[in-house]
Amino acid sequence: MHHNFINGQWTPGVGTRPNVNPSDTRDVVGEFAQADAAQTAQAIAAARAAFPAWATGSIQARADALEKIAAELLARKDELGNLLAREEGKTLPEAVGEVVRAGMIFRFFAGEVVRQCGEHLPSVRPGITVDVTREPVGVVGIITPWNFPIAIPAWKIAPALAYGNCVVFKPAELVPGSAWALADIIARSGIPPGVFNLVMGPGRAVGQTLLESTDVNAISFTGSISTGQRVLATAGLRGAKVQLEMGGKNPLIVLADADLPQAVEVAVQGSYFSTGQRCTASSRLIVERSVLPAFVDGVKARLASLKVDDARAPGTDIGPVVDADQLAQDELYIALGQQEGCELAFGGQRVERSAPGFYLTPALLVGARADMRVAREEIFGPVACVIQADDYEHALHLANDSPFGLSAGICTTSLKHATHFKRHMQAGMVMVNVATAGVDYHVPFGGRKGSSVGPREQGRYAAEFFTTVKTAYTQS
Ligand SMILES: NC(=O)C1=CN([C@@H]2O[C@H](COP(=O)(O)OP(=O)(O)OC[C@H]3O[C@@H](n4cnc5c(N)ncnc54)[C@H](O)[C@@H]3O)[C@@H](O)[C@H]2O)C=CC1
Ligand SMILES: O=Cc1ccc(S(=O)(=O)O)cc1
Repeated sequence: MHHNFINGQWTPGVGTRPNVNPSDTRDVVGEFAQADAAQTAQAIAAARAAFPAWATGSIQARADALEKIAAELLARKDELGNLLAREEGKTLPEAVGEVVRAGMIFRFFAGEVVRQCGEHLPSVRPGITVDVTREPVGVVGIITPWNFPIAIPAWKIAPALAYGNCVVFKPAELVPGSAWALADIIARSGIPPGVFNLVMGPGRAVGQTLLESTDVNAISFTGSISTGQRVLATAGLRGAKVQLEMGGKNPLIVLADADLPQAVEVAVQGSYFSTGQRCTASSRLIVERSVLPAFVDGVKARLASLKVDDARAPGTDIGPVVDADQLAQDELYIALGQQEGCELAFGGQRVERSAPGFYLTPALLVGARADMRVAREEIFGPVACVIQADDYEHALHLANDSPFGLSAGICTTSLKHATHFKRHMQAGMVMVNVATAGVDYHVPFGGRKGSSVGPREQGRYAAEFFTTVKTAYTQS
């Protein structure tokens, strides 16, 4: 049994929930505690009580704790990667890579603890000086999705702790294993009781309590648009600081002058790897008319070479979809695309493997138009649609015609078009001849329009969310 971690104690929940392997639904990864609102309130109270000492305590102790967490994550990357692949369904190399990413994030923020700085300025008034410093926000509620079970928690928890905040962490119900393993490592890192708390359980009980509690000063959330809007309406309305990362409908433009084999690889990597379950996945392939047939043939040939199988089997390129609900959503959109007039040029079929799992072949919808639902709504599976463009200007217009603005890419050999695209694409992250998914851990991450609310995550920019600025005037 895997308990919650509250005020330094492993604490049984009010119920339990099994964690099921999507590659083999007969395999139960473990039983995990489920908290209710009252237990969540205990965790919030513990974080509140721990905050004053942690916020003002030794920064060397903080840096040491984060470095210890980083070192253990990196040392156990294969074991933890195996757990992650087993519970979420991304392939073993992808899962090990995600654990390494989590370790590097903790290492980065261990360094940031001792690199914090402020400003000392002259005042416009004689005899007065001004200091601008950053202080922690307080108690931070961290609510995470299932698609990056350890990296997303790491990139919220590490900066929260580094800048002196206390944390109540509520992971997604589908992937408690990686969250619990991370909590276990944090619990043994030397941080005081109450500074970090793990509360597993349903969004409507645990998550909602975090949103409503006036003892929670900030909420960092990644997940669906509907839940993100609820976070904003509830926590935002009561004045909590809110940071939301909510998906995308990321375009990849392929121009006639692109290196076509490279463009095919960039599209397939961005659209289908990690089973397409990435908020940065390329789900709109916007292709200039003259190269569209060759590009589609190239993508189909590459997809035909991919092995869809158990996430942990050697040679698997694409693991299963995360669960039955997500599989149903993917299939619904594939059928909808066909009803809207697209041709299903490849895949989109359930497949049987040696074990019962949620296996779907990567789907390519050709002949999409910008106004179709498959071209506007996030599907969150191994499904991409191809939209024809007349030229670069038309392609850019189509790419920007979206309620989202997270990541966007272009494949071109034209410096002129690449430069124009980087400036005029309305997205938080823009890529030239690089997949829309697959980002560094030390630079800002986030989007525009409906994709994101609040300051960027990651790198030094994380300080914007996890600290608050103070201006001090001193008469000498
Ligand atoms: N942008 C992204 O990275 C992600 C987007 N999604 C999208 O969301 C869809 C649904 O996936 P879900 O896992 O159901 O997403 P979700 O938004 O319901 O879940 C994300 C997190 O929010 C929590 N939550 C749910 N209801 C809550 C509430 N009332 N108050 C506070 N927290 C709450 C969940 O327990 C989970 O920890 C997917 O099909 C996909 O389209 C899902 C995962 C990640
Ligand atoms: O939110 C976490 C996250 C999102 C995207 C990626 S990547 O684009 O696949 O690198 C990694 C982590």
